[in-house]
Amino acid sequence: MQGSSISASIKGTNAALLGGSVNIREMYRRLLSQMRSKTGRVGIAITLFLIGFLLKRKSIREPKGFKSIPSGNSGVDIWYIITGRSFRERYEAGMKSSLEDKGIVKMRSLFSTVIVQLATPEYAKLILTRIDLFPKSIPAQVRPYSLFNRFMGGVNLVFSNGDVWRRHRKVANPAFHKSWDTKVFALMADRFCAKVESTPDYRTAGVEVDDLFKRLTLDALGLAVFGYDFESIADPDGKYVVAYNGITKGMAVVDENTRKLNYLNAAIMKPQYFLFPFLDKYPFGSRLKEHRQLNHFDSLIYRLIDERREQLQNSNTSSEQDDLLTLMIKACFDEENPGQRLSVQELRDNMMIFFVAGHDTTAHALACTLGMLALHPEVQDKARLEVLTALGEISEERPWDYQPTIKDIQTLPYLNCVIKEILRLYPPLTMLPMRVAAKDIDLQDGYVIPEGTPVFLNIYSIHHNKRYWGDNADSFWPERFLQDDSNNARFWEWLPFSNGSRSCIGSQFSLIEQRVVLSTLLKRFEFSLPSDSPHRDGIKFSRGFFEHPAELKIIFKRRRTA
Ligand code: HEM
Repeated sequence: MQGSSISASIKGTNAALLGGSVNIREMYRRLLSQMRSKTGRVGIAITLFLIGFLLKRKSIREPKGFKSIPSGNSGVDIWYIITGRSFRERYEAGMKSSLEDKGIVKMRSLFSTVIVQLATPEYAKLILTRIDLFPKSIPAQVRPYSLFNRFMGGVNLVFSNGDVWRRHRKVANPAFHKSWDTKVFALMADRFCAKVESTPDYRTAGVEVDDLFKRLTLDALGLAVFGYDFESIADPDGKYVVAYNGITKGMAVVDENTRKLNYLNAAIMKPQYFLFPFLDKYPFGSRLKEHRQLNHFDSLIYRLIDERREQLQNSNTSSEQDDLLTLMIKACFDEENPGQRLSVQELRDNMMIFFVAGHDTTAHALACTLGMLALHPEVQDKARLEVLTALGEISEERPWDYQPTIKDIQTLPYLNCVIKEILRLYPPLTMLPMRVAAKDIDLQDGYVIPEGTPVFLNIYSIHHNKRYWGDNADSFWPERFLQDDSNNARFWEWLPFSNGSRSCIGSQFSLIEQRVVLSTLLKRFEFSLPSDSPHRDGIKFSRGFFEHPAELKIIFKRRRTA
């Protein structure tokens, strides 16, 4: 391994990004202040849209079959993006009818770029099996200086194609293709319960669970995948959580009078910087602070890598049980297979992507599940009865803090249906990351997607289409999964983890984690919503990097004493 520290090797990168002449500040200070107001943003967006439209009008190549793709309501969609409405609102207003009816829609984004969205099981199969026709778009290749792209990184396991992707996946695979020990998840569930019970008024006013679940899943990911205890449940000011939230967390504040939620966008999701990406090139004021927050978060990630590298240098052991971080560091300095090496930047970018994908998604699912169990006491009771039978409270007396094993959680079919139903109704990724048509693609049903067109698979739409899920597609009804006769039923209809070779590497990790945590919570508590909860007629979402249940407070009632 090389001697110098990784942090040192990246020294200066961020300074270069944030440096440069700032003489143009005055020129766009006014523009920026206009964009802080909703009206200013809308005016500027309309102007840009029209300019883009006029410039592109002549250059749009429209093969036969492209025109017949139905158009969604792009105007409303753009308006909703600018005014910060949620994905679900945008979906209902802008694209739902075409997607549910035809499974395809054409939307114009700002600057008039045409995007195609697809949403049938057949299209899902095509996109996810023909990855040569629909390679992923790599965001950082376009604007490496934008806060969003700096955060997501250049090339990593999620954002790569072909041989590069295979190289990354080969490094990560051994860390995930093993049987997970439930002990880590049970430990986190214990910490979660202790935190709930140490929260004042947890039995009356309730506990905000989304943030707590993010801490739980981060700690589980840290211990199981990075071999590091972030201890973020115990420490409310944990440095990793604070730095991560500073960049990715959307806020929702309950209005004391109306009990409605007011939303604030996360730093990396602010629409003005998608409208005018160049503003990220020379950030100042509050934006400069946000870039610095990302620098700080980066430095924490590099410190984690450096510490492990030092440990490895001192021990020099090799083990079949190497965790992901160790595997990636070893791949970074692999002298024997230079062609398979990860660069230092790729190592950082993978750490970042695992950090995000490995905890925020599962936290979203757990928070939605608790919210829906609180809203549906009959489902909660049924799931609890199954858990108590499987984990021994009913059939045999087991200690209060008995920790479920892999064998225990395999005997929870109904809880499994609850988890699947939540992932159907509220998939943490509503649309898969963007693909690009590698050539003119004839969909064989009268539609053609021109080469270079951005393409999205809209999972949310497939999951909510009555054609595949019946008239109660929008209802919470876990029993629907009991009726499926095999695991392969609904292979291309239920896609929270995607499918095919680019499907989620952490799906088993997440499902086991969810089963252990939920069974522990069901065993120890009954859950309900406060009477003035804004979620009483369905879950509302905040606007972070992932949309999370906003200000979701749950009242916990302890079932029995130790
Ligand atoms: C409820 C939890 C989760 C959901 C809903 C979810 C969803 C997804 C989806 C839809 C994809 C496909 C993305 C695409 O097509 O571009 C994906 C890929 C991925 N996920 Fe997850 N994920 C979850 C948990 C996890 C966990 C726990 C980890 C890691 C510990 C993880 C790591 C990844 C990685 C690295 C990829 C890229 C795989 C590749 O392209 O080879 N995910 N995930």
